[in-house]
Amino acid sequence: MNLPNTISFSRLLAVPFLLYGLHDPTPTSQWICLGIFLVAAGTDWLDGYLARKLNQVTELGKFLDPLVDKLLVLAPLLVFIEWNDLPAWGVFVILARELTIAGWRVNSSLSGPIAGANFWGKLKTVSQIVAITLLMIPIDSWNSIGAIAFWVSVGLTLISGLIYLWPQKSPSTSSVN
Ligand SMILES: O=P(O)(O)OC[C@H](O)CO
Repeated sequence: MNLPNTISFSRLLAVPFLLYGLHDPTPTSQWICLGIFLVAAGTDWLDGYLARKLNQVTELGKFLDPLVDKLLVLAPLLVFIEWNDLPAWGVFVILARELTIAGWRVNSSLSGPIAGANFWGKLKTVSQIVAITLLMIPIDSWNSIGAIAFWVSVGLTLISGLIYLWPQKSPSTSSVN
């Protein structure tokens, strides 16, 4: 457990605060939870930056970082179902993709190095964070934009999952002659 992985893992601390603070929310508790969420989401950038800067990219980190992101994102999304702000099936699509890719990552690690997050996975996570931020702001007009942002993130979540799963040609089969 190096520093970047400890930061990734500590992101999980935000989850119980979010689940507690957003249950029966007041505008104040929503603003506080939004602050907690954004600090936690910010560590997603920080751990990756430190891992590269300190040359501490590890197999554990490549698995832990996306896994913790998934839990951090799914906690508020489930609360938004509780608030009747999102339909369960939309969140289910995200949950199904995230479970699938986590399982795929474990499975692919059996035959080689763990596949870290790619550009599309990172873009997907950013889109989820933007949507959650807009939905958590206790102002109706922002929530309406957040609902649109949520569906954009559902689309990106599906597309990024398919990109991971799309069969890659190995160099030996893709080269001609
Ligand atoms: O789509 P994944 O599973 O690669 O996750 C991407 C990470 O959350 C980016 O930090």
